[in-house]
Amino acid sequence: ADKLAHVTILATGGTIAGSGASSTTTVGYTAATVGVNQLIAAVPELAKVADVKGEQVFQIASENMTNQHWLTLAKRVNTLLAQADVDGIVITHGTDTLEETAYFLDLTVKSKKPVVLVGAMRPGTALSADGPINLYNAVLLAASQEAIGKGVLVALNDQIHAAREVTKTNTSTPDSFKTPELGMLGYIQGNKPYFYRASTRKNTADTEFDVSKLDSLPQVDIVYGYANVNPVALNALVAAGARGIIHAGVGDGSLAAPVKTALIAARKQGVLIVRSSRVGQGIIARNGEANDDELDFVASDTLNPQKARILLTLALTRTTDSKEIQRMFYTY
Ligand SMILES: NC(=O)CC[C@H](N)C(=O)O
Repeated sequence: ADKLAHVTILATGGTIAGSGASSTTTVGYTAATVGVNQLIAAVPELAKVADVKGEQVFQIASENMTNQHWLTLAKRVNTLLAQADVDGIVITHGTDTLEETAYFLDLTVKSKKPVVLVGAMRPGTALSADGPINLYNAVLLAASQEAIGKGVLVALNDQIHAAREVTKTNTSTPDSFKTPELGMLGYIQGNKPYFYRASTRKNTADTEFDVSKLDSLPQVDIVYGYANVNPVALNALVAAGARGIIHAGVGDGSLAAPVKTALIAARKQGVLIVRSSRVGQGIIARNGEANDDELDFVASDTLNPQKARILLTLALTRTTDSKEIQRMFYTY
């Protein structure tokens, strides 16, 4: 038989490591209670597809994920993937910010080896818990030749998604993770990954971002658009020292007049402004709903606000030139 691939599972918490009061508890359980060795022990089938090692990196619910956690995680992933005896990595993660961590790693991991993020929508104690099969599929994917060079992947519910494009679409059902507009990459079925497409955007070893020497990241925040909006939150974030603002605008990233005035003032103070949308699908066109050339704003292309926040954060570690940053939004 072929030698098994070496896969390290980095556990960070979430529902996949959660437990509830009874087998029918699917909401109101406690996330991040079960350790990595117990997660691995619960799926003896893992030993058939990879030589698995576990590491407990954090034990948190993913709503508590921070830039600091991301720096720690990215550095650990890069250290492990530089080792000849690590072929791939699986990261178990809460689902609430899983797409954000995936995209952060997609931009900062310096390796073509597979990195797969996985979570669960039901705690391990629930009837039809989805964690064990999701973990099995993720390890199988991370151990596969097919996953090499595909960028950071997200695997839940027998499906494979690209980090840049996947999003959580449902608060509680196991089919929550989707890539609605650009399409998922493939399936895992019958102990095999099947890929049908790949993201065309640069990732991992092909990006210009390097966090290896960074101990902190620039502050970037999001302001939400809605009818009757006022600029109070935006102004408070700028006053608190935000170096970048993502505007999660209504529709095609349009700007309500009082917010537009405040964004222009923030830009004049040096704050980078990215126009994104709360809609969740479609392109935010440069010079569409606002004249970005004139205002010196950046358009988010198809990135949702939480992913635009990650790209702007990393962009600000390289440059404050808005044209350079716009180029990055069309590259990654
Ligand atoms: N399904 C989940 O993983 C959600 C649990 C928790 N809120 C988290 O994101 O970690």
